[in-house]
Amino acid sequence: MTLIADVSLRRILDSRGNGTVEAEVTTDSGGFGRAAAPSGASTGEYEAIELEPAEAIAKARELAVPRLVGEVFAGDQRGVDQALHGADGTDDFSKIGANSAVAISMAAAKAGADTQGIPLYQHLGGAFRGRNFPVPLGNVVGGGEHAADATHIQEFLAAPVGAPSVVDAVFANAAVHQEVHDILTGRDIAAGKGDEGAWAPSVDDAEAFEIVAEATERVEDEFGFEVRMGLDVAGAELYDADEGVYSYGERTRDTAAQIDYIADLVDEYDLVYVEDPLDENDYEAFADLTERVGAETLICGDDLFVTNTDRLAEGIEQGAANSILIKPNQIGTLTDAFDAIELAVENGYEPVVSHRSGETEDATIAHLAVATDAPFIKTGTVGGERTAKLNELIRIEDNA
Ligand SMILES: O=C(O)[C@@H](CO)OP(=O)(O)O
Ligand SMILES: [Mg+2]
Repeated sequence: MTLIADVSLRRILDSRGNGTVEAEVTTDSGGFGRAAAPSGASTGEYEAIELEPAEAIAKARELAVPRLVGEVFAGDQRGVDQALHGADGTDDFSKIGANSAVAISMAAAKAGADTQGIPLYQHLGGAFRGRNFPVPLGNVVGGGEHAADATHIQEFLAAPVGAPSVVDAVFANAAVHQEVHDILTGRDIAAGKGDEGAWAPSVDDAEAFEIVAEATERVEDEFGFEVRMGLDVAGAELYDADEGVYSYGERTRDTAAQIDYIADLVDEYDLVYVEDPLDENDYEAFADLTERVGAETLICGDDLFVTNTDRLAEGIEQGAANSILIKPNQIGTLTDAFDAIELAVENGYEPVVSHRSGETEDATIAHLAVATDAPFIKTGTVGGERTAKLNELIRIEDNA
């Protein structure tokens, strides 16, 4: 094994034009890895802490780099991530920043793969991984925190569950995105794009359902395989804790009505995936909804679980959700993300690997999804920072 010889950090641009942290790890034998931290807009209350990039970099240089250089083997991912936790000393990375931590963790993994001359997914997942591929969930219409004056539900997702290959699935999602635009144009509705490249028309949620349902049906007919629909409701952003209601503009729903509403949507639109339908503090409501529709669809916890094994364990205990969103930057290291996936799988929860609304060209999550055999990956549909991951999946499938 080869020791980490150097760690360098710099501030680069993310897709929203904000600064983020990029890390480079070099090993004694000349192995190299580079990775960058993404950033959320609809962040969960319990996520690890992202610091201002300059501060995160300064703190990581002072506290973490000396614990890594000449000390830890690049291929020893648990060793790297333990060093990051040791350097930080808090349980939410508030000292060195989860943005520095995750960039270093992912760059070290890439350097570890490079020293062995193997793809990252194989380094992370082992020799037997790389045969199964995740279904990409593609954001085609959206609003919420990702676009002003658009839908209340944050993401309407295309889910090409019947696709025979990743490349077919990726192109099906792009086709749904284009069909949505055609339908909008046909209805004389102008639309820009939100932070993740989804169309952000000024329509109500009911019309968005109609449009996306029509677009997925057209693509199903054209491509000849099943394309379903999913949602990220981002319920915590709609929830008003003082009033105890979910606000959809003028219209509000209390928790019981919200559960009924989501259960009806699952039936009406045959939803294959529903993320964060309820508030991030309401395990009980998640459990009620899972009891009602969990046999038909995935109820996924994003802000609910924040890739955190303690929060997931609580969910398992209560029967809340049957799926967990995995975002390495919510928890700070690849080790923590892997532990969350393992706990999920042991307990029958499906792991769904995900991008953030603020992204870079970094494609680590494509490898993470293949390495862990995740059934789904949520990583957008169009836009360079989204296609970076989608095209990487195509390359992995092609053994390129
Ligand atoms: O809510 C989400 O799932 C994500 C990504 O789609 O958004 P953000 O990165 O803004 O939290
Ligand atoms: Mg979400």
